[in-house]
Amino acid sequence: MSHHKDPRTSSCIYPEVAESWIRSRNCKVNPYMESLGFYLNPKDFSALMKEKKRLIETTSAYIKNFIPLLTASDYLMCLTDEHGVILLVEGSEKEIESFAKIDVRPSVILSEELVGTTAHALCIHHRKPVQLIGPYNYCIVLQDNISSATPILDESGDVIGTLVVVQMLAKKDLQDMQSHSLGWVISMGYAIENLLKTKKQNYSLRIMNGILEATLSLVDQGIVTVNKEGQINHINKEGAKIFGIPPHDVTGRDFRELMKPEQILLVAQVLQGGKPVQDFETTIAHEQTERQFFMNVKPVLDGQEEVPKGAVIRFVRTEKVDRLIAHRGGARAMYTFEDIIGTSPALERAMKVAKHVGKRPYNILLNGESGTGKELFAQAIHNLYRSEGPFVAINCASMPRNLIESELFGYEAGAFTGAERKGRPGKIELANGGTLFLDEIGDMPIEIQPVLLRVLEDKRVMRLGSNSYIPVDFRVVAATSKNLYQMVQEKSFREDLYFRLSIFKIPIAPLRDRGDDIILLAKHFIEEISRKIKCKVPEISPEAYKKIVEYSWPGNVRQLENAMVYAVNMAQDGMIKISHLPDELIYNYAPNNINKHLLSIRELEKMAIKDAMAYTRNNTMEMARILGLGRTTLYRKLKEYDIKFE
Ligand SMILES: Nc1ncnc2c1ncn2[C@@H]1O[C@H](COP(=O)(O)OP(=O)(O)OP(=O)(O)O)[C@@H](O)[C@H]1O
Repeated sequence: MSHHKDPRTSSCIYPEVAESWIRSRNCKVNPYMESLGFYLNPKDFSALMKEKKRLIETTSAYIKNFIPLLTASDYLMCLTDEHGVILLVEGSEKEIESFAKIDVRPSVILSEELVGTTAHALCIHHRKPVQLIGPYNYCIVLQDNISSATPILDESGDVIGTLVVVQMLAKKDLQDMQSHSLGWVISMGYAIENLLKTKKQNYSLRIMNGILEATLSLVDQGIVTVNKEGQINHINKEGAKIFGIPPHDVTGRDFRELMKPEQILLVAQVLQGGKPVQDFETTIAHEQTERQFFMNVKPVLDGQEEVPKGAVIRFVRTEKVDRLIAHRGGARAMYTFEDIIGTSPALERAMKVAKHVGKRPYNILLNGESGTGKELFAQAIHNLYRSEGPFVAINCASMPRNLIESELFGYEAGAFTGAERKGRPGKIELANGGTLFLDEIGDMPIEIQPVLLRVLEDKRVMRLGSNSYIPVDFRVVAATSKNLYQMVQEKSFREDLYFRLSIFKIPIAPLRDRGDDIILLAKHFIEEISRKIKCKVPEISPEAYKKIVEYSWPGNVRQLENAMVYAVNMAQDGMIKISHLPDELIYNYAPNNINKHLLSIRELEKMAIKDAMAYTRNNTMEMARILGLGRTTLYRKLKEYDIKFE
């Protein structure tokens, strides 16, 4: 080399070594240097140690097992990074000391650019194990050594360090063993690579488990995972709560210890490769009450075999689903007492009682003519007490008699032909946690009244076709325009139900008895309508004002609202005059059909057919059964009333 000959032409030098010598010479490495002392500065070295922490700790822990062997055979073992910086040195004290003399110690940079050809430099360059006998090293100080180096690769195949075993060549008697040292260092390198991989996988798994556990603990549904033998792997917080057990106590226990036979059967079927279970309605006992759940069971598949490795079981409170359905289905109360307009003594008295009783869970009966604001009151009462719960309204007058029962109580799967396959919760179940508004309670069929009474007394409901009870917690606000007490006398309303509902009876006065409320409401509606149709709010002329106040308003607030819609739309030049009012106000007569429940038999029949059609989803056989008609008659009536299927 000192005579600038090309070492590649020599037959006794390996080409890889020859090329490395040329690179070393090009880097102006001094082969005669006495120590290798190119140190990384302490700050950079400490940053490097931090960065390589996992590699250093794993290697150090692993080579600890071989320290006796290293000491006995005078080997020195080094770990370098991918640039040749020494990170770790292990071996007998004597060896460590003698190598330290030529600066082989942590933080020294033994790169090809600085110290020329070495075993680990070649190993980094070629990404493969290398054994180098003394004179092949570029620097003279290393020429007594024999070293074997292996690269340590990460998962992407990049070199992250090298493991080197070095020995003084001087000890001739141990030279034979050197052939083994390469194999030894290679297997150690592999072992360290695998340890790093496993550690990384374990770390990722721990993180994944942590994320999963945290996620499951936030889910407000009970989730239980079981293995294929039926042992519980995991149960989330809600699951443990549902079954009333501490979560850590159940891991490893058989799920059959927790669940009921019907639930066990479903899970067992899924574990044997059966179909997943979707929304199976079931109950779980909790503190002496049976609570309703939808149960779902899904198999855990490994993507290769069809046979499940386990199952995930999910329990969702039906109540939550019902509440969601009720909410999405518009079962919300929009109005509060703030929305009730009026300052008349009659209205103020009603509001005072309603506000007072409304805050408590008592049932309330609202009594007043149609359109006086009974539903408005019911919503305001609901919002006082349980605004977050559902507000479920049912009008007993407009619902076909034979549907009221299933609407109220719900029905079980297969309760009658045409019933939905999975059964359906009734309005009472849907009102759980909120308010059930029974409008026109006087029209509740007498035969259903005792069942309703039982529900109110026992706070539990049994669906049609079922034989188990579902606990329900709701408040009834009933409304009627009829004299219920008189109906009790006439035996068309049950006395016991009447007394149950009428402890707090609130009369809602008709508009004609509410004095100044009439004009307050008229102005309120005029403003609202003008805003809606985007016009200037019109004034009321003194003559029109007089007509509005003096009219007896048989249709109450609803009629007043309609009259104002008419007037605002007719008004010109920002003024409502007499001529802009509806005829019945001008000529002071009660309009026809003021009571929306006074319908002709034909209209009633038409309504019943339409309701049955919607209810049975166009199933004519079922419609005919509900309506008590022959199918031919039903078809004739459909034609006669020109009712089309939806
Ligand atoms: N005091 C009031 N303030 C504001 N709006 C009112 C008032 N009273 C009634 N209304 C309005 O009048 C209309 C009829 O009221 P609501 O439906 O509550 O009466 P109701 O007595 O339940 O009628 P029905 O018995 O016919 O069902 C609604 O649009 C309601 O918002």
